[in-house]
Amino acid sequence: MKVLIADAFPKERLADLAALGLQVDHRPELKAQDLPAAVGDASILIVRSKQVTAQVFEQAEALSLVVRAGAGTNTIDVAAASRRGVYVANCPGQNAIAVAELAIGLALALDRRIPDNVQALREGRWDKKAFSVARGLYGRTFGVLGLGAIGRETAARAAGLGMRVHAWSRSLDAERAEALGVVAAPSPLELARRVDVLSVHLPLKKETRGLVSREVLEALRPGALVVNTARAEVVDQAALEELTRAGRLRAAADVHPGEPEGGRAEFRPPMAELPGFYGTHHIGASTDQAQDAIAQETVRILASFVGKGEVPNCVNVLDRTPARCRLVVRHLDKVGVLANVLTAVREAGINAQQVENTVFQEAAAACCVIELDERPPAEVLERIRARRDEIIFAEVFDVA
Ligand SMILES: NC(=O)c1ccc[n+]([C@@H]2O[C@H](COP(=O)([O-])OP(=O)(O)OC[C@H]3O[C@@H](n4cnc5c(N)ncnc54)[C@H](O)[C@@H]3O)[C@@H](O)[C@H]2O)c1
Ligand SMILES: O=C(O)[C@H](O)COP(=O)(O)O
Repeated sequence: MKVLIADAFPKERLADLAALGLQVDHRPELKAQDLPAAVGDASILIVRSKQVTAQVFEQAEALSLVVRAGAGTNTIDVAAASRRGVYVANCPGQNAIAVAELAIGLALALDRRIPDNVQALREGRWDKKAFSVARGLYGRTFGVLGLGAIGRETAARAAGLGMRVHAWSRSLDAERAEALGVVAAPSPLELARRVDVLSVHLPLKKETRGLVSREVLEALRPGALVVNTARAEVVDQAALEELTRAGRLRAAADVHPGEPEGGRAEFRPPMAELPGFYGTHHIGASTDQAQDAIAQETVRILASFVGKGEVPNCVNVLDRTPARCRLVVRHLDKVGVLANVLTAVREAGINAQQVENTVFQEAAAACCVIELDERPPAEVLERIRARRDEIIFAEVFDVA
C-alpha cells in the first residue's frame, strides 16, 4: 500500500511506517495545487496544514484515508472526502501542550511587552521607564474560549500562574467546570465581560466563524489582552485590528488570514506592524515533543488501518446514521441467512444503512441489527420470518 506524506514529518518515524509494510513517499515540497496529480495511486495521504481540496478526492481513485498530522481539519474538504467514502482522521490532543505553552507565552509577552523590550535593546535603546509599565498576570482573570484539549492545558497553566480561570465551552456546566478548576461563563459575551485575558481555542467551523465578534471584543475591559492560537477566522479580524489600533486592546496571534502554505514566503498580515500586536508564524504545534507525539499517533492510525481496517480518530463517520428504524433479526449462524434477509429488504426498495451482527456463545445463533432508511411493510417482515429453518425472531423498531 502506498502512502504519500505531503508535509514535514519526523525522519525517525518514517521507518516506523515502512516497518508496517507501507511504501512511503515523503514529498514535503509539494504544493496544495500539486496534490490532485501527486496522490496518484497512493491509498493514504498524510498532511499538516496543506489544503486538501475536493479535486484530490475526485481524482485520486485509490485514496482511502487522509491523516491530518495535527488537530484542525478545516484545511481538508471533509465533505468531499465523505462523498467519496474516504476516511479523514486527525491526531487530537497530541499538540495541545505545545499550543498551550505558546498561548501562555503570548499572554506573558503581551503583558510585559517582551518582544518590544528585546527590539529596543537590539536597536541600542535603554528604556526602563517605558517598559516598567505592566499590569502583571497574577490574580487577574484568564478567559478560555473552548475547553477542548488545548483549552484545558492552557487553563491549567494559567491557574499555575495564580490567575482565576473562567471558561466558555458549548457543553460546559457548573459541575464539569468545578472538576476542571474553572468558573463557567454562560456565553462568550459574558466571558469577555469578566476577563483580563481572552484566549481562543475553538476549531474553525461554520458555527464558530466570527464567534469572537465585534460585540465580544468590545465587551472586554480596556487594556485586556486577546490571544488567538486557534484560527484567524474565528475572530472578527476587522474589529480586532480597529480596537488594537485604538489602543483599547492588545492582541497576539499565531494564526493569520491568508497564511502562506509553505515554510518560507513574503507575508505581511494586516496587523503585523501594529505596536499593540504580536504575531508568530503558526508555530503552536512546532515543538519536538508535539511533533513526535503527532507522528507516533499517525503511525498508530496507519497501523490500525492496515492491520485491522479500523480508523482511530476518524472525523467524518456519522455517530448515528439517519436511519428511521431498526430491523432486529435473531437467526441461526449459517451461510446465506443474512443474504436472504438483505435480499428481502433490497427487493422492497429499502436502503440498509448500517449492519451489525453479533454471535451468541457456542456460535450457533447470532443477532443482526440492520438500520433502515424506512420501515419495511408487514409483508417484508413476514417473508423474513417465513424462513423458519433460519430465523428465530424478527422485529422492526422505530429509531427515536
Ligand atoms: N496554532 C497552532 O499551531 C494550533 C495547533 C493545534 C490546534 N490549533 C487550533 O486549535 C483548535 C482547537 O484544538 P484542540 O486540540 O483544543 O481541539 P479539541 O477538539 O480538543 O477542542 C475543541 C473545542 O471546541 C469545541 N467545539 C467544537 N465545535 C464547536 C462548535 N461548533 N461550537 C462551539 N464549540 C465547539 C469542542 O467542544 C471543544 O471543546 C484546532 O481546531 C485548531 O484550529 C492550532
Ligand atoms: O491544527 C493544528 O494542528 C495546527 O494548526 C498545527 O498546524 P501545522 O501542523 O501546520 O503546524
